[in-house]
Amino acid sequence: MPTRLAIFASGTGSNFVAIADAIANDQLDAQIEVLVVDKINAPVVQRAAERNIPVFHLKYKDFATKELAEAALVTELQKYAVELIALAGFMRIITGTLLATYPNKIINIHPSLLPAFPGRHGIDDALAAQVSQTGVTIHYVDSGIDSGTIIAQQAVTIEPTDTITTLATKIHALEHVLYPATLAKLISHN
Ligand SMILES: Nc1nc2c(c(=O)[nH]1)N[C@@H](CN(C=O)c1ccc(C(=O)N[C@@H](CCC(=O)O)C(=O)O)cc1)CN2
Ligand SMILES: NCC(=O)N[C@@H]1O[C@H](COP(=O)([O-])[O-])[C@@H](O)[C@H]1O
Repeated sequence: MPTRLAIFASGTGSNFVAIADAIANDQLDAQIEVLVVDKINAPVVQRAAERNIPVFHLKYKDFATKELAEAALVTELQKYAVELIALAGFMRIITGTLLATYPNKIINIHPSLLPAFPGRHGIDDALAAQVSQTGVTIHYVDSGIDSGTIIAQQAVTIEPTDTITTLATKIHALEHVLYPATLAKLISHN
């Protein structure tokens, strides 16, 4: 049976599309049961609509705390019997409520070679630091920020001529290969 996947996103959705395409091409034995977003106007919502994938808008401002918001989210995820959660540009900190419900079942993709350049601006920070290489990390999500056990990493070279645009293009191209491939390995091992 395909693994029942939830994708969490806040933005463009190119990693969501890469995962959906890998599933459609029989490269990933999973099914995206639901897309969770914190912004209903995020472009990723349209990517899901084009694929008839249900969208759940987690309205954090409707809840007194993140934990209460996540408790409502757990109820929704359980309706879909979600088995694995993949964060794909989800710009909210996950709290203990979700971590306790899905232990070692929440993974994240980050656009740097962690532990270097954690946080929300990994690509910009690597370019500004004038390092010779950066890359992509896929890791388990824990209570820290970008501190969870690393599952996969791959480097890209930063050329002297690179701009934020050219570097981001290289990073995203790598993400779109590494995330589906890493998910496929995780799923095949479980
Ligand atoms: N518990 C964890 N949650 C998340 C992780 C993680 O490793 N552990 N990875 C992040 C992704 N991320 C960057 O790496 C990140 C995302 C968001 C924030 C942040 O400060 N978010 C604010 C709200 C921002 C907003 O309102 O738009 C917040 O949640 O208070 C930091 C790092 C995903 N979550
Ligand atoms: N801190 C986490 C972080 O920066 N994640 C990054 O957000 C982007 C989402 O792009 P997408 O919406 O096109 O998939 C990706 O580059 C991902 O690595």
